[in-house]
Amino acid sequence: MKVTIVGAGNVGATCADVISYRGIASEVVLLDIKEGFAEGKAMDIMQCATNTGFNTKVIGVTNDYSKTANSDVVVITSGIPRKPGMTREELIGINAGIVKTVAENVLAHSPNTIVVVVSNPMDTMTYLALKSTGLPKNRIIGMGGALDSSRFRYYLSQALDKPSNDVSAMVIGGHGDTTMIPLTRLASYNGIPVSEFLSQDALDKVAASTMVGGATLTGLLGTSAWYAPGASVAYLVDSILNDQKKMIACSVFLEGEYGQNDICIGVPCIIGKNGVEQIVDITLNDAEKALFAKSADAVRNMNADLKSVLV
Ligand SMILES: NC(=O)C1=CN([C@@H]2O[C@H](COP(=O)(O)OP(=O)(O)OC[C@H]3O[C@@H](n4cnc5c(N)ncnc54)[C@H](O)[C@@H]3O)[C@@H](O)[C@H]2O)C=CC1
Ligand SMILES: O=C([O-])CC(=O)C(=O)O
Repeated sequence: MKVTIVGAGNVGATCADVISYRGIASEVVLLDIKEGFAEGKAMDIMQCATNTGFNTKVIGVTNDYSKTANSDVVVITSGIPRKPGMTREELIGINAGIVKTVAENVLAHSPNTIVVVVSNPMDTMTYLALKSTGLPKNRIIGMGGALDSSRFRYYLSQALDKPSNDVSAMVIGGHGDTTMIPLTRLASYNGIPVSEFLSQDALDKVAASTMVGGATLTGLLGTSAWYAPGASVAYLVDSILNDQKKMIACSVFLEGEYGQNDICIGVPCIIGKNGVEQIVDITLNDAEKALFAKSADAVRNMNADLKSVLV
């Protein structure tokens, strides 16, 4: 199975590293616009093979899309990341043009591929990729919810002082500092509601930390995070390539689900070899419904800024 990752920067290269280390794909092509950069990242990753014991072939190319031909999955991480103090939404001006061009280039060489969009503002970039390419909605998946959910599980595990893998929890809604919806009511510690162990005040703090999880790391690192983002993309790609049918919160095109239309936003999805195989339309309570509607309004406002790119 072949995966192309466009953008060999922090997130793209980490994703290639995790995919190869875990043997998720047989071939990974890293593509970047910066001369020699993807080649260097690929060579560095390949030089791990004997010590970590993987057989995936990783190659790097400078803007040569012919090498990406017939990819089963293409991941788009090209574009600029935010700096401390910025929101993801502020990246739209530069990233929209990059994502649109990249999506067109990859599809010219891999017309049957499934596209995973990572560049921010991710929900709007996913919508842009869908509208500009006309791909069926099951083949365009925005990655954000997998990451936000893993951060939610991390913060819950910290509050519980128990391992993250014993915690089950999901974040839906937009992938933005104010649009994420950590579903605290449904979070559990080994099947037991977390409210059995944590006060409402503690749960509110966990939700608030989750929502600004990316901003917190950006403040600490000077640029946005890459280890958990790269691993989250690899987790999603694994479910596609190996037809695992995992339920993962992804930004997908809604046609009536959650009361929304003509928008890409995070909802639980079954992810398998056909990409988005099912949107899981769970019953939210009134407060969660109101949060989802508000989140969708904010994402839709952002999408309105695409008018000049989508002509
Ligand atoms: N959806 C999510 O959960 C997450 C999204 N992100 C987003 O992912 C994007 C990438 O982040 P990083 O890897 O940290 O940035 P980075 O700056 O380390 O890497 C971006 C790479 O894209 C390349 N690039 C730019 N234009 C290109 C083009 N036209 N074709 C090919 N390559 C091109 C650059 O040369 C650079 O190497 C950012 O927009 C960031 O906000 C980051 C983390 C999580
Ligand atoms: O925070 C950012 O800008 C990058 C991102 O989307 C994340 O790490 O969640």
